[in-house]
Amino acid sequence: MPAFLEVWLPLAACTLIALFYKSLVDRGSVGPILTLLALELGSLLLWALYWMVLYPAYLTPFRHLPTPPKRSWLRGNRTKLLPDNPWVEVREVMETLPNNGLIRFYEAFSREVLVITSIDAIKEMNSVKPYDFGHPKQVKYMLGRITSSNFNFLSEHGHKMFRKHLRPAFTVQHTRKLVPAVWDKAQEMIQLMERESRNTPDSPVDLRDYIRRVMWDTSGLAMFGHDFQTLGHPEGGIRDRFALLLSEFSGPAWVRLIMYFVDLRPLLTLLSPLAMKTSLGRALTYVRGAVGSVVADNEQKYKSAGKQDLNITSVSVASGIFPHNELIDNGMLFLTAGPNSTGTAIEWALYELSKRPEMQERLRAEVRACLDVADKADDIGQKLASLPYLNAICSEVIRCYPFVPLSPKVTEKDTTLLGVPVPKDTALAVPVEALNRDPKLWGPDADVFNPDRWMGGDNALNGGAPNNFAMLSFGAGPNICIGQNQARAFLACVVAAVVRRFDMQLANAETAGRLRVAPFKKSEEGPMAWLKIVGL
Ligand code: HEM
Repeated sequence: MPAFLEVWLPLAACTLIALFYKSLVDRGSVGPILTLLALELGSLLLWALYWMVLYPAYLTPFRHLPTPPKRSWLRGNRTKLLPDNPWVEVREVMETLPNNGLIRFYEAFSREVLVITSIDAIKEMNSVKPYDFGHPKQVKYMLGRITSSNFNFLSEHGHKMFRKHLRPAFTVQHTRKLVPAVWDKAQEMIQLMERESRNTPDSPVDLRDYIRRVMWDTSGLAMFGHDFQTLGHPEGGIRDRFALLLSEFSGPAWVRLIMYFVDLRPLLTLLSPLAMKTSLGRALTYVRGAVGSVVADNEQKYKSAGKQDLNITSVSVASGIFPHNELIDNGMLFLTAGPNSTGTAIEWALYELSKRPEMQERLRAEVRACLDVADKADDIGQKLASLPYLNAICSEVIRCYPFVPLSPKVTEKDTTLLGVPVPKDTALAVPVEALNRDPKLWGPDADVFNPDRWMGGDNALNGGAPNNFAMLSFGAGPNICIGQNQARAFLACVVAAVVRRFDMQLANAETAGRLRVAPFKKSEEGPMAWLKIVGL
């Protein structure tokens, strides 16, 4: 929220309370209070005039940058005040407005956002001066609310320590060692799916539900060495409590708009003793308590046996750098960042595959030639990584369905981008989806789901795009998603297990691709499929 409003709002609230008190309780003269109120309203008007009219028109350092021509004071450059999927219009603008890498885009009430459209600007931002750019206040606030954590990793020093000491737990080699446990869990899921499609042959199987459950169980194993057992016991556990925490932030767009202009944090902090008594508060206490206890188990094990397990918490304990509370904070962060995003990628992969029998056939042949259902070998992660078509499909899913299609950033200090001065607190947007599908980078079929672009030679690494910055689904530079290897390995493992066993046919082809109203790229209802078992 703009700093002015952070002072103005509480001041105006106090003045109003004084006015009510004086006129209704004290029944004294309200003249001086009315004068104060008038001064406050006047200052708000002047502030609005400066920031919403004068600054964006004449004073901003971005006044020479290309700006979409159609603009209204209320909606900015958008056609709707509250867009369902905010990245869609930004992509249209980026494709139609000639620019040299930066576009000025107006959000509601003339709020300027700098849209980064060129790879050079992305490189400069992520590689040359990554710590000049950070997460917007709303994102930090959201993380804090979901996890009740005080994230040290959000400061530059804290972030460097976090990355340095957690890196060993997220390397390709380490992640591959976690895959056999994921494979076993995927087999458990497949048995449940088989049972459901046998018991209720007239109804399609809701793939989303199974994917969410398997993601919770595999994430529990990978992060804490603990099986949350949501596959066997779907109701009432940590998954449901966590879904409640996330639901607070999947609310309508107007809530996010208000959150930008009106900072609710002081109010929420005041109300927090009360909030902890609500179902949301109880859910948070439950989840943090559950994470706390599995973290403590890992600490105890390490203390008594002096041996580190494969899971991420155990590796963090062994580093000796994180105190107990920080281990819980990290666990809460991984639970927020991992299962939902990876599960969404699995949903999109199964959605694409269940629309395309020939793609399924080809993938099934590749997987079956390499993996047996009884395969519990330690090298299953290695085997999956060696399957070119499986990995091509996963990369294409990650390219076409970025979980965060428009990544918001903010400048932490005065800086420059492509030579343009960018003041502290400037809002920026990285149009991930638009860059991931830019025909200049990906060729004329950029909008087509085509795993073959990832087949053969260097294509396996870059999909035929000119460089690694062309695909930004995991971000880039030192802030790049720390869990990307894990996400890729788990995605490949679950997809391979499902396609190996079932021939899928999409049951809700008309609606499964409809997007949820959200800043994330997620289907509203998820894929439902008819499943046919294809041999052992
Ligand atoms: C398909 C799945 C995933 C996607 C699309 C995804 C995407 C992202 C993106 C876009 C970022 C922000 C990068 C930036 O600030 O520029 C991020 C950060 C992060 N992700 Fe992921 N992620 C996924 C899976 C995971 C998993 C499985 C974990 C953990 C087990 C994880 C943990 C994190 C963490 C801790 C950060 C913050 C990193 C930092 O600031 O240094 N993510 N992720």
